[in-house]
Amino acid sequence: MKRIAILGSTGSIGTQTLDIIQHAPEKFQVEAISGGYNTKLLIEQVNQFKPKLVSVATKELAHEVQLSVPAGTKVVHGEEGLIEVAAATDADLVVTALVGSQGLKPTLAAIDAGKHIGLANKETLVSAGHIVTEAVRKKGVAVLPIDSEHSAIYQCLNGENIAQVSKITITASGGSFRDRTRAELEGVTVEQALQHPNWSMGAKITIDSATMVNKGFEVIEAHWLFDLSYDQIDVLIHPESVIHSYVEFVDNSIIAQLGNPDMRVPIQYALTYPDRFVTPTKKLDLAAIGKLNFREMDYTRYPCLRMAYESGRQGGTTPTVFNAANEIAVARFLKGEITFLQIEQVIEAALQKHESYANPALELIHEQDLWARAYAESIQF
Ligand SMILES: NC(=O)C1=CN([C@@H]2O[C@H](COP(=O)(O)OP(=O)(O)OC[C@H]3O[C@@H](n4cnc5c(N)ncnc54)[C@H](OP(=O)(O)O)[C@@H]3O)[C@@H](O)[C@H]2O)C=CC1
Ligand SMILES: CC(=O)[C@@H](O)[C@H](O)COP(=O)(O)O
Ligand SMILES: [Mn+2]
Repeated sequence: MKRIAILGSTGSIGTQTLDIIQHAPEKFQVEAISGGYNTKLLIEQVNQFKPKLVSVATKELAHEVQLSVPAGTKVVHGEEGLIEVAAATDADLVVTALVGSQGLKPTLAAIDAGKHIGLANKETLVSAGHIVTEAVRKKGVAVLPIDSEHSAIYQCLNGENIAQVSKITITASGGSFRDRTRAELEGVTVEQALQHPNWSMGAKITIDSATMVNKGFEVIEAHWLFDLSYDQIDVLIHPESVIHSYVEFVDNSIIAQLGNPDMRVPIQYALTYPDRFVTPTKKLDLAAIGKLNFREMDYTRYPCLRMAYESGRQGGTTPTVFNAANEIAVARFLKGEITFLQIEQVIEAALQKHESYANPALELIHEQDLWARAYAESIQF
C-alpha cells in the first residue's frame, strides 16, 4: 500500500489523482488532502477516501467542513494547514497539485519531512528551482514529474545515461489561439482563452498555455528536473498533443513517449513508479489519428516563451519575478481588468523593472515574489 497526500485535491490534477486511486483501492491509502474554497467537493472526497487530515483555505471553512466529515478527521486551514498536509502524516508520496507559487512552502516542508514528491505544481520549480533541487538532493527523496511533457521525458530517460543526451524537445499544442496571428489576438475574450484544444485543465494553466508561458515554465522545470542546460531544451509546436515530448541522444537516436492527452496517464505513472498497471484510460489509436503535425516555434508570435528562456538563463530572482508577475497578470485577465495581450506586457514591465539577485535564499525569493505581485498589480493601461 502506498500512502498518499494530495495538496490541491479539489482541482483538475487533484481530482484525476483521486480517480486513479479509486480504480486501485488495494494499492493506495489517502492520508491527507487539501482543498481551497470548494468545500462541497472536499467533503465528498473526505467521506469517500477517509483521510485522517484535511485542510481548507480559511478558519471559517474549516468549521464548516468539520461538521460534515467523519468524527476523528482533523481539519486544519491556511498555509499552516497546507504544510501539515504536506509533512505531518505517514504519507510516502505527496502530490503537489496546488496552483501557483503558494505551493513552494508546502513542497519544501514535504521534502524536509522525507516525502517523495509527485510534482504537478511547476510554479514551485520556476520560482525557486535551486532551493527545491538542493533540498531534494540533501534529503535524497524522489521527484516524480506529473506534468505530461516531463513525465514523457522521465520515461524516455529511464535507464539511459544523461551524459549521452544531446537535447530534449518539449511539445506544445499552441494553446487556445494556436491558429490566430498576433493581430487576431486583439479583443479575444476570457471565455475563448479558456477553450484549450486538447486538455481539460484549471483556468490558470489554460491561460498560461495560450500565452505560451506554460511552455516557458516547462523549459525551466525541465532544466531543474533533468539538469540540462537551456541550449539542450527545445520547444516544438505539435497541435495534436500525442507525442508528449522526446529525447535525442548523441547517436541521433530519438525516444519519444506517446499517448492520448489524458493527465491520468502521467499521474498514474508518478503514483506507481517504477511499476505500471492497467489503467482506466483509453488506448491510443494511431491508425485512427492518421497523421501528426509539427510546426517550428515562432518566438515573435509567442514573446512569453522568449522571456521565459531569458529569465531561466539569467536565473537568480528573475524566474521568481517572471512567475509572480504572470500569476497576477493572469488573475487580472480572468477578472476582466486587462486584455489578453496585456498579460505579456505586465510580465515584460516587471522583468524590466526588477533587479536580479543571484543565488537568492528563500527569504529573498519571497520578498521578490511579493514585490513582483505588487508591481504587476499596480500597472495601469
Ligand atoms: N490541470 C492539468 O492538466 C495540469 C496542471 N499542471 C499544474 O498543476 C498545478 C495544478 O493545476 P490545476 O489542477 O489545473 O489547477 P486547479 O485550479 O484546477 O486546482 C488548484 C487547486 O489548488 C487549490 N487552491 C487554490 N487556491 C488555494 C488556496 N488559497 N488555498 C488552498 N488551496 C488552494 C484549489 O482548491 P479549490 O478549487 O477548492 O479552491 C485546487 O484544489 C498547476 O501548477 C498546474 O500548472 C501541470 C500539468 C497539467
Ligand atoms: C497537460 C499538460 O501537461 C499541460 O501542461 C499541457 O502541456 C498544456 O498544453 P500546452 O501548453 O502544450 O498547450
Ligand atoms: Mn505540461
